[in-house]
Amino acid sequence: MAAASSRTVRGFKRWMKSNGVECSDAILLVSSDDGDSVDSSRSFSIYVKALCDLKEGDVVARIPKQSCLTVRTTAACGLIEEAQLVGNSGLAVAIMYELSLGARSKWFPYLQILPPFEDIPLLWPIKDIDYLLSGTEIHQAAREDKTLVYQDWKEYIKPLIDSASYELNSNFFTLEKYCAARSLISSRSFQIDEYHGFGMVPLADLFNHKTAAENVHLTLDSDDAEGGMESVDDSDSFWTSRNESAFMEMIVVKGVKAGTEVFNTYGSVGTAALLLRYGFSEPDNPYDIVNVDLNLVIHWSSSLLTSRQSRKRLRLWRKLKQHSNHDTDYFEISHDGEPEAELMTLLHVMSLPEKEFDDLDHDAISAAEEAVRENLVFFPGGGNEKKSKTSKKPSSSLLRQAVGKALVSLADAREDLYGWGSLDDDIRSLERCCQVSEPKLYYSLLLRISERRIIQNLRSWAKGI
Ligand SMILES: C[S@@+](CC[C@H](N)C(=O)[O-])C[C@H]1O[C@@H](n2cnc3c(N)ncnc32)[C@H](O)[C@@H]1O
Repeated sequence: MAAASSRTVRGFKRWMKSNGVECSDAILLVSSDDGDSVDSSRSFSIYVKALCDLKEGDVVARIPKQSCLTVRTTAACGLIEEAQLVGNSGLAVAIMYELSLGARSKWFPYLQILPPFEDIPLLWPIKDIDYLLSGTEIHQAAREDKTLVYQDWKEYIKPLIDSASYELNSNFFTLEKYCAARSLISSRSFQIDEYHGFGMVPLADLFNHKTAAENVHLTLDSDDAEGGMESVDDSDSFWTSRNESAFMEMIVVKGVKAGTEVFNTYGSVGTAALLLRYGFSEPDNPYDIVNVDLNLVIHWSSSLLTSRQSRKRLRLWRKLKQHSNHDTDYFEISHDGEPEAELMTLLHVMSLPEKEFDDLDHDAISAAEEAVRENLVFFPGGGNEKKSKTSKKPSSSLLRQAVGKALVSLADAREDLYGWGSLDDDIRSLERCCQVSEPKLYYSLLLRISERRIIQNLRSWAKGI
């Protein structure tokens, strides 16, 4: 049914014209149709292609803010204000309300090119979250999102449908529809300005993402911003400050060859955040990291120390922490496996023989910490062992070995959280997995593989100490 998607895109283009959305002739909206459906569950996806070479500075779209679906522009604006809905729940009501209006909505042709939902983890059954995301950086966040969104619906949306005064069609405001609206907000909304907040920006939301290699950015139209909006004769001009533009623009920031896809960026985000917010992920993402929870370190320390000793050392480390800007109870492992300096300090404190720990005073530890930060003591790559005043004990090879072993144990413990299969199993499963028919498994495997490779890098890093 390729015709269904073409008709929908044609309808959207007509809508853009009549709503002042300018789309350059140099780009084409391409719909990739899977050909099965003519109903409202959109069976195609859209991407943007360059029809001719695009060069830096070219403007490919100009979008009036009034054409964006926001809590200010929706027909449900009064209701949202009266119910004092803000943020996600306000915008979700705007979307659900416009959907409930059907063809009477100002955004009807726009809403028709949107998918009914984006399959982000928020929409996955808990058993899929627990299985596919187990051990990953977003396992807990996905579980929490589900709980929070349900609470939001009960607290803010259910009272609206229960109240006779709003006369809402309750079928469009169910928990399922609310989650669907939230998934669209998560995957497609943009921050517009202070007045509109964030909202749905037609056309801008048809560009796919490419990590650190985007071609376009969405910006405010700076000329208009300087010119001000005061001459616009509509009620909204009251709300639009002199310095706020009435338009947004898609501007080319990196040239595109004719015939290739034009990408936006959804930010400098790693695989975990891409999957959580947008429902997809990409291989080899340089922004990926893994965190090691403090609880894992405490658990590991119980194999070396009594719980009293462990608490004492933790107390000292916490005191040291007050002087650093590390204020979380987890430690980042970078893409190449390098652990955060704070973790090295903690492992150092935990690994010291009891007598040496007792001998140590604050200054000595602080200096040792500084040495760790400056790659003087523990970091691999010989020749960097300047004899600092505190490095004598910490740099002893026994202590190095102990810290290295601790890192490997932590890597093993972190790895265990993934539950099923080895890294090699995951790689083989990914090779067999179909991105189109099994997207949840496919993108979860990409995430697991990326994180487990970082843990592998941590092991190599530890061995180099
Ligand atoms: C803002 S929309 C982009 C337009 C979208 N392709 C459409 O059909 O409407 C964001 C969604 O597009 C998809 N997407 C964007 N970039 C992608 C990529 N690099 N790989 C796979 N899917 C992507 C994801 O489903 C994401 O939630």
